[in-house]
Amino acid sequence: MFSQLSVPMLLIEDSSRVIALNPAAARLFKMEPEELEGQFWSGLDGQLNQIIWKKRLRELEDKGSFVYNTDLVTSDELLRPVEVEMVRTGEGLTLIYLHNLLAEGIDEADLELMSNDGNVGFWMYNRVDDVLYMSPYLRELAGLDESKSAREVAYQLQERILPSDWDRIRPQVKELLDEAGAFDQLLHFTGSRGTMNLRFFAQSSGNALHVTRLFGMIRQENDLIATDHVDSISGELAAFSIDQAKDLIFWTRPDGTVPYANQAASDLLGYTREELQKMHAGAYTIGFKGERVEAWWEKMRSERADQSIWEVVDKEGNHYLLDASITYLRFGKEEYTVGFCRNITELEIARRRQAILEFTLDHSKELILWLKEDGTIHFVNETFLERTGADLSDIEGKHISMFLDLPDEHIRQEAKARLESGETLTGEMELKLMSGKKLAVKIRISNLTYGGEVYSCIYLQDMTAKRERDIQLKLSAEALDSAADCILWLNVDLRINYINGTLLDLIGRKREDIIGAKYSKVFPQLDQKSIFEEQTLNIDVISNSGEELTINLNVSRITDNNQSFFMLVGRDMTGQREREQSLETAYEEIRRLKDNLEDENVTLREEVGSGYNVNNIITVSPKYKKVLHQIGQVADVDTTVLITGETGTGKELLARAIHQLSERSDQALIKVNCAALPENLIESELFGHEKGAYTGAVGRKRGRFEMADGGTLFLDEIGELPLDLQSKLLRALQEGEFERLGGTETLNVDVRLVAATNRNLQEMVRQGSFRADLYYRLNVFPIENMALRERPEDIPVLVEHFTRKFAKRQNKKVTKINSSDLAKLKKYSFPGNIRELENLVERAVVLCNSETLSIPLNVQQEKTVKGEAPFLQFEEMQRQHIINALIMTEGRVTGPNGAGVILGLNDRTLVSKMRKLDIKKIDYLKAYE
Ligand SMILES: Nc1ncnc2c1ncn2[C@@H]1O[C@H](COP(=O)(O)OP(=O)(O)OP(=O)(O)O)[C@@H](O)[C@H]1O
Repeated sequence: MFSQLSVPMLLIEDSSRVIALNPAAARLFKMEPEELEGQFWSGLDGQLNQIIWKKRLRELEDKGSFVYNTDLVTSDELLRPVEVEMVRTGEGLTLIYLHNLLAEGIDEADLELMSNDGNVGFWMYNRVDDVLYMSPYLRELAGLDESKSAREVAYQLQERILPSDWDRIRPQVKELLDEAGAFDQLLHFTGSRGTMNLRFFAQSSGNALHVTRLFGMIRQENDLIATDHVDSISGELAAFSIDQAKDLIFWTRPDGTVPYANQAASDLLGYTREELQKMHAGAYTIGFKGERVEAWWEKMRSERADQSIWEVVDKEGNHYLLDASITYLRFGKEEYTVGFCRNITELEIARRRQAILEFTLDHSKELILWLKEDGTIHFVNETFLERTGADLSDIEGKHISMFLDLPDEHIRQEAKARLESGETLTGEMELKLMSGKKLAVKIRISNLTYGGEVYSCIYLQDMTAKRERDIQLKLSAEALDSAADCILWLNVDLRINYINGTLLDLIGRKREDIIGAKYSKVFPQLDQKSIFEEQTLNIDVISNSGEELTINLNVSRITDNNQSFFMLVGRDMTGQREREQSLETAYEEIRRLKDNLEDENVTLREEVGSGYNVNNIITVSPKYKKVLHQIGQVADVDTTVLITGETGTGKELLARAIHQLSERSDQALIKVNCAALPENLIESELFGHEKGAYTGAVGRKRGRFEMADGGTLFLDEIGELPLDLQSKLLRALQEGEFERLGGTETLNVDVRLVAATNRNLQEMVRQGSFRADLYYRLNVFPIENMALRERPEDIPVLVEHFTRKFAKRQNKKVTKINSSDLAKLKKYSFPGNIRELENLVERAVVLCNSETLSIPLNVQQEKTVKGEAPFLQFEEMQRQHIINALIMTEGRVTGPNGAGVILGLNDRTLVSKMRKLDIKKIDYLKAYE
């Protein structure tokens, strides 16, 4: 029984002498059973001696059994790694079971699995037993018989390997047998599948004394090489090329260490092979760290092979890209991956550079094409395809004449010669598009010789935009030349860069004579300092006709493209200066008066001089001065003026001032409130009507246009004019003629028009409720009137002005104004502007019983001052304000006790506003019910 068991077993005495053993045990020691019997275990166990045995024995007696690993000394003096299990049997005897670890190191099933892995074969040589394992793939490849001994196999292999390869690997194999290590080599191998390149890996491991086993793998390197080819390659050459193989080879373990890396790996990474063996792969492989290593191993275990690109960094910090084909291997419990890596850094860089280049070409705004010497198209960029509408297939092999008309032969020859001498040719041409249309292009051609061939590279630049720009520039230049304003443009060195026709006419010079000249040569009266410092300056010139003119110029410094210019724009202002002068004096006077206002209860002064009361426009605000300045400028030029601004800002007042300052002041100013007139009456109001023109037209009536003949027509609230009347008005304005309603006679009038509105006409034009042509006709000289909240410094003077006006009207004596009330007024936003302030003062004067006037704000106004009420949109504020007034009048709209009176609006205006703002009875009735 004992002798038939396949498990090697020995029975020993306490002295460790072998008293019995089975044949399996004898085979393990490579001895005859008789030879072993009588020997001492302490001599057979390579790690034991008599003293240690004594200790073991005591331990064994205590525990009854134990297991340990050791090496057995075999008959040929080799050490065999084994697992020893000792069991105490009683009567001073010990039974020993032995497990041959070498035999268990390989798992045939795993080998099978690995061999399925395409072109990888595995082998293992158990040196102690002289047994060679080969995976089926390898056996099949080599056409070798499994039953052969290692030596026989080696002989057979020798015959199949190129002699020079054999000579090279033999010493390396020997070395591996002497000392544990590894190598890999490329071999030329002729086997069942013809001749092929094989990569041959070997690694050895052993115990303290010697190498016990060798193992490794072979991997097919590339496609089969036809035998006759190989024959023609000399062995030496093959050996050389294998030595020069550039692949990097790494073996890695699951813990990330690299037990083996080849010379190419060491060369690239700059670490010695010994250094590499001590390093973790993550030390030079980007991203190969921590969880990623584990995940990667998981993947390798399940997929067994991988082809991927890795980035590594060498000792110096240089980065490389490796294209790795990696295989998973398992030897018993040991796992490895083997990676064959090709350095593709340069390839990759070239690929990326190429991609960038292609991207740049394709995204270039220019159309690019390359021609071969015979004029056929070699390459075009994306832009070319897009712009011409061509498809690559349309173009392939086509001649350039498909897109460009070639010049005459002799010009072509000349161009060819110039290109050959390295010149770049430029010009303008027309590119024929696929649609049949033509595109104006600027062309640039140069030659390039590449790979022995000459190519012409053509860049085409679309000129359409440039041509359009040129036309625009020409038009703007013409517009500038005929502008009413004088325009002068100086470079930073104060030389004349541009001067427009208007100014040239005034000074009677020719443009070509003065462009580029120093300004002082042409305008000696302009001094340099004022150009640099002043925003506006006047120059006096003597006109062609000998007249003395004053030109008022606005100076602005313009920087464009890092170049600075001075732009001087202005008009002949002769005659206007005096008017401005008088305004200036008035303004100064007002300022002086303002300074005199007292802190405490403000004392009212005696009626002030005329300066305070320029056309009843009261202001001390420097900002408002600009508006007045504009009035002064435009008053007697007779142009149409459009005054915009919120309600109650004094637009009508400005209109009247324009009329009074104009040469028409002794004629009538006729006002039409477009909002107040019912729609069906406006036309007859404006243009008049003949008797019987419509029901109710009992007699002939002159229209306001007619009435304003020779004077000024003021169209207030022009934004409310119905659309059909807008066109009639436009005609009257443009042609100066119209017919009365129901009349046939065409009337001509000389009318200066001033219009006003609190609506945003531009927005109305956009929405289609105001005619664009009328808007442009009216907007010749726009004046934007300021809201009172933008000039609170005017509040005290206005309060004073209105107090005086109403006190006089109501026959009251008011000498002072409560200053804290005044302070509050200054903080209030006055959505109704001056009209609201005027009403407030009027009310205050009515209620005033002493010489000091209190001007309290109402609750809503107070809330706004304290910031408690939200700042209302203008229309909403108007709505609220009207509702408040209606609440105060208990719902009465018209008549002497109606809201119109409190609001300072005539009844019709109020009713139309209420309609517009959708104010219904319900909005104000509730409050007083
Ligand atoms: N600067 C000012 N000095 C004195 N009074 C002024 C001033 N501005 C406006 N007012 C007075 O304020 C009131 C409103 O002015 P005006 O009617 O001119 O305003 P508006 O802008 O035309 O108003 P709306 O848009 O409602 O027609 C008038 O009584 C006017 O005399």
